[in-house]
Amino acid sequence: MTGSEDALTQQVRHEQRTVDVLYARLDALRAHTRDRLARVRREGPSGSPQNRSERDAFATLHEDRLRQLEAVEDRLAFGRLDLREAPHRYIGRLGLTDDDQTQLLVDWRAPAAQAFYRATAARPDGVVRRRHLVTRGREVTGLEDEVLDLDALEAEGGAGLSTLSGEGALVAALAAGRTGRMNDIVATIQAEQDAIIRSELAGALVVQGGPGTGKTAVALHRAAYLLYAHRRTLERSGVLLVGPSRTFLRYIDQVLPSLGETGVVTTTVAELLPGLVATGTEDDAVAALKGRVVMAEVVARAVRARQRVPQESTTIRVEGRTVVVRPGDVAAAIARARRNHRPHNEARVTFVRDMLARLADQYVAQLGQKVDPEDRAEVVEELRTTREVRIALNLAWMPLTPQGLVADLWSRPWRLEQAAPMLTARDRALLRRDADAPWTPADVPLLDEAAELLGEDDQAQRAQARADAERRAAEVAYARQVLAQTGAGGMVSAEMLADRFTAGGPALTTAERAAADRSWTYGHVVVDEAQELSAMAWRVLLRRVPTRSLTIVGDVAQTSAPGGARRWATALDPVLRGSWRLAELTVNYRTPAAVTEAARRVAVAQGLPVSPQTAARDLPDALRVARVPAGDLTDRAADAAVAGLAEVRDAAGAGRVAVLAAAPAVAALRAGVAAALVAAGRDDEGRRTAVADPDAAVVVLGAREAKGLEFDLVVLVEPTEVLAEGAGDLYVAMTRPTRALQVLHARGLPPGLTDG
Ligand SMILES: Nc1ncnc2c1ncn2[C@@H]1O[C@H](COP(=O)(O)OP(=O)(O)OP(=O)(O)O)[C@@H](O)[C@H]1O
Repeated sequence: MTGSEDALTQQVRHEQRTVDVLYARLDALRAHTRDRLARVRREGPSGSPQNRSERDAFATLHEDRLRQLEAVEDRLAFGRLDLREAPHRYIGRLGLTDDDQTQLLVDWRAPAAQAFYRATAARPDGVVRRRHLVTRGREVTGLEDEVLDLDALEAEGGAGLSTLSGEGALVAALAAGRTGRMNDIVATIQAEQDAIIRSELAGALVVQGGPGTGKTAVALHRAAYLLYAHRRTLERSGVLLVGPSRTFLRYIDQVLPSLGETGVVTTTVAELLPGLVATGTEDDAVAALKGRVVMAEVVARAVRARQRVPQESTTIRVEGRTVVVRPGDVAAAIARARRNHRPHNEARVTFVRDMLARLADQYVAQLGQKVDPEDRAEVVEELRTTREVRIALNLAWMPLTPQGLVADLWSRPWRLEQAAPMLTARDRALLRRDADAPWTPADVPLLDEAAELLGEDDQAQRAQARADAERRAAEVAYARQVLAQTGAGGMVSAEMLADRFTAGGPALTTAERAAADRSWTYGHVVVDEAQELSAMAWRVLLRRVPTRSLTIVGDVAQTSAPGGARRWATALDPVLRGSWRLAELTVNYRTPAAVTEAARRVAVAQGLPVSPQTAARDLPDALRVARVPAGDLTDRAADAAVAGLAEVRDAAGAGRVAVLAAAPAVAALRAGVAAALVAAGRDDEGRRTAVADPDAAVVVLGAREAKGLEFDLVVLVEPTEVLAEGAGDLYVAMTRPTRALQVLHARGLPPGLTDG
């Protein structure tokens, strides 16, 4: 063993002792929390309902804490900062102190950890050395040091110089095989990423960056950071994260829990309306049309069209008397009901009350005598329940559901013509569809717009809301008492505890309640792949965040959605009135240099607004392009997938391959690849590929479906066909691999790519 190895071993042993202490502390905290939870649960189901809900509320608090403590097991501590003028600190996934409140571990999000991500040799910021701890389970297996202030270190006697590493933990993280689930990057966040993650909460921050620059990673870490740094503001309002698809949300769903955060609602625009599933599909042209901002006006006009003055009077017999629904009365009642700008269904209550009063006047006048208020109320009730009156009033002001309104627009051409004279006849014909056709993702923003303009449909719900508000005030008062008695104040506010007491289940977290409530407004909204959002989708999202506190990440060169954006200003200026700030990410951590460069050439040739970027690494043989006979394309792709899997699969089962192609080619390719896997003795893998299991080692996808995902090796089949679906789609497909891109084509190649 050489002298330098000795020094390294010593240092590793030293760090192991520290890491042992940290895990011991973590174990002790877990045991303590489990104990408290068990004690709360042991109290059993007896006691008053209030006692029970109090117990449930505390149980939930302990469960949350335990979940958080369990989540940080892997790489609990990953860094150490040696400082010029302060004792060194360990940086980890959460903060730990010992019984004397001495800090053992600093949460990565705390201000004291910032230098770990930001300090450079040029601006060391008081940091002498930054050390990455490499761990496997609870064992320290290596160290990576960066010396930022050589003078200071030498003055200390040069301890640890032998462990200097230029490569760092980053390269190891980037080289690791992919598993189908995204990992957190908390140990290796780079300075330009850190600046975005810790950017202030207020306002709209747009993060533009090419593929693989860590936009998704940064968005997720920012959500975790904001929840930590602004817990009081965000815990009760919640954070919403919007992604492009369920597959994508599945890909990222472990990152926030691994950072100890479970309180973020994740969704797609298509799922934003609670209880509605938008499973329908439609042509790009139709989706693009539905995404145009003019549709907001169409919906508004459709609503107003249901507030209609009849051309003629209607005469109705009620209990031997005659009342007349007159156009003049209806016009006056409509004008009055509109005056306070309430949503349609709520304003309808005013309209109906007004009309019934007018009809009651007519009725009473025919009685020839004065009536007392009680009798008059009976007359009003009689009128209200008379079928003909109901019909006449409904014709003038119809109670509506969002679904009813929008379905009518699509399925009844005359209704659309009435609401959308500003659209061409051709556009209106495009929108035509059967009343019972399934909802599509592009319908959702229109339904939300309609819901907003219509409001709730019945009075009972408002009465319920009033009762809820009163009950809640009582609960908050009670929760305050509980907190005062139990001294748990530092952990939780009275409002939070009251939320936990509230009926509907003590286990209902802010995130769960927010997800179930269309009108919930969040404290912060994070949008990933934001370039895909249509103008109508932006309106929906901004309604969810009246404070305009947003993180918007995406790449306008990767846009494939028909209503998506090619310029941020075009998408955002109309909705944010120019009030947004831009940050850019410039280093590609995913694709090797040769692939990055080829993708850039192809994108530039198509005129896409490509962001400048540098690849963090290069790998040999990363780009492989081969022409094959048309009849052999499927077989060759299948062979390439099987060989690719053998190339990238590691002993731990990591390493994944994707075959990407134009959508119509996917089914045949999937069958071919699955059969080839079985023929190669990989039966299980073949079966999983065949059923399109998203966790399969080999997946076959349309280019668009691969948005936001990554794989070790990508087999791209017939790129000109993908290009025909959209230049952004081809750019996405080419930039998915972490190790190698294999292009197979029978037709020509898109400009920017050459054989060889
Ligand atoms: N600082 C980092 N340390 C380690 N890995 C990183 C870092 N930054 C990014 N990565 C890794 O690079 C890959 C690409 O990151 P990510 O998916 O967030 O990029 P993106 O910009 O969202 O890409 P795309 O636009 O193609 O969807 C991921 O595997 C991510 O974990």
